[in-house]
Amino acid sequence: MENLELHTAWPSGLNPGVNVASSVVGLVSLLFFYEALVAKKVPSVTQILKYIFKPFIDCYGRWVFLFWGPDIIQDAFNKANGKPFELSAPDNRYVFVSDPSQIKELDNAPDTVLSLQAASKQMLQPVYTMHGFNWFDRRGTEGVGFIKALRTLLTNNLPQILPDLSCIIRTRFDELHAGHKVVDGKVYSPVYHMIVKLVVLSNAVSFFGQDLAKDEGFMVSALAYIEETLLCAEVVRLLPKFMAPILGSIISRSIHSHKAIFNRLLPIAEQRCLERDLANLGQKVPKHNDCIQWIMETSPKNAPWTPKRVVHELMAIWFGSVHAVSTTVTFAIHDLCIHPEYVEPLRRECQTQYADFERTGAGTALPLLDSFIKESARLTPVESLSTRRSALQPFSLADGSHVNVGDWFCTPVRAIMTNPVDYPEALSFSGFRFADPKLVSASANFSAVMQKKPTKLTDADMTYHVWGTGRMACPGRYYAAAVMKVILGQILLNYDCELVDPEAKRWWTWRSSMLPKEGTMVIFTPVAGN
Ligand code: HEM
Repeated sequence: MENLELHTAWPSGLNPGVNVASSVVGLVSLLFFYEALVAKKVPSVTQILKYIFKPFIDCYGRWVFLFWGPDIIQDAFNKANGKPFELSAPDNRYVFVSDPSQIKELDNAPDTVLSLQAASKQMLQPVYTMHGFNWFDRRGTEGVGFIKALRTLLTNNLPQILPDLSCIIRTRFDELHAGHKVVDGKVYSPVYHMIVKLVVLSNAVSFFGQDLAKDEGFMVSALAYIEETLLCAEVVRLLPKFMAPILGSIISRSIHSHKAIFNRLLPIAEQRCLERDLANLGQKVPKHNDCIQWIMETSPKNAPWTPKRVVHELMAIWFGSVHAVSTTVTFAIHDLCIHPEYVEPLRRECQTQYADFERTGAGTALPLLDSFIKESARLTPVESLSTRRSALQPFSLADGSHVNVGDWFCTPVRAIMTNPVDYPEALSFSGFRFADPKLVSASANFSAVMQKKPTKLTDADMTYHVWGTGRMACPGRYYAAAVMKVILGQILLNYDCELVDPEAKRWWTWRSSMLPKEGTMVIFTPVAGN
């Protein structure tokens, strides 16, 4: 009887008992109209359609996030008015926060509740992409010695590395350039590919020493490993959960670079661990100054890492160190081409201060170049989502924003860094906006939009999230900034650059990442007199 009464609201001729489809529609409608009757409001056709199609629209929304993530995040940020907002991808629910006090709440949450490690594990699928590396979800379970190894020991070693590195990068750049195709008398360089190769070389020299960097087989695998990891992790993430172990293992067996890297590094790590044990027995052993040694030495004293565990850690660090650095440098080169007025002051700075930078590796060195890279990364950050924290337990912020197990809290990094509240003329490129204004007026004969106070590229604060935030901000950022200055410094000192097609789109997006297009060509012309 109740049903009949409700049916009087249906358009004539529609009978839910006719077939299965109409029964489903009828049932949904019943629920909807029940709500409508309770609310004493007749629903509009749009509301009805929205209600019926909601599951399909939600599903569509999750999948389009893969293709237009950065724009979707920006749009949601604009509508949220500083409040937390929620978005979903096929495999994830994200709750974005941008208010500094809420970001601090994330930072203060115990490692047993919100975890960067678990988020990274979901992103990289190391069990399949890193030779079976199944790291713990909880940060610190096996120590956090890697932070000292990267933030302190690698950074302190920069003055030892930089002079050699500059020379190696300059020589390799010339070699790669000489091998690129010539069109109408100009050399067209596929800039992203070229930079990835240079970053792989820089990191191999800095982390493992020149002997390993000269091993061609290792270098080929070290390069392929980045792309293979990105691709395989993505495939596994998008598979239905029950299929991931089976197909993941098949994929893992069919890619080779992770096995090659593991097999090449393992005997070295075994030898180092043996030396460690001999040293503990009071024997004299050789000294080594590289990442293999630092990662081993900073592992917990009461449970020293095995050679296998050391290699796994190095593989994870290797991925993080190559991908973000090469993308950031490539975008900075694009910006040098698009804004040629910066070349002259930057080149002058390198001509007068590069030697000092090499000698000290100080973060304050080359301040204009520092600001230029920072501005480039502000407008084209590798990632539009930062401070990823996956919930190991349900967790709520003080305002009630809630994540269930497996959901992520994160920050909308690109939207924050283009917020006019913190950045005057937020969408304009102003290469020296972070530098000391006195230095800028003395160096550049064009007016620059400036920030309220100068900051360094390596500063991680509440308005600049490229390195993440709080206690987990990237420990490799001092090294990363130095390598970026080496590559860009060598280009500025030796080459002029221009984009072959300045109008062409320079990047594509996948999930929340912005990736340089492989086909973007840059013409590097040797500077006269070099
Ligand atoms: C432009 C280059 C780089 C960018 C943009 C970048 C960015 C980041 C971000 C956003 C995080 C997460 C921080 C958080 O969630 O709060 C992170 C963490 C990390 N980064 Fe980097 N990174 C870069 C280069 C490097 C390099 C060169 C290394 C190694 C030498 C490195 C090693 C790490 C490690 C080990 C962590 C994990 C920290 C932890 O668990 O506490 N990164 N990085």
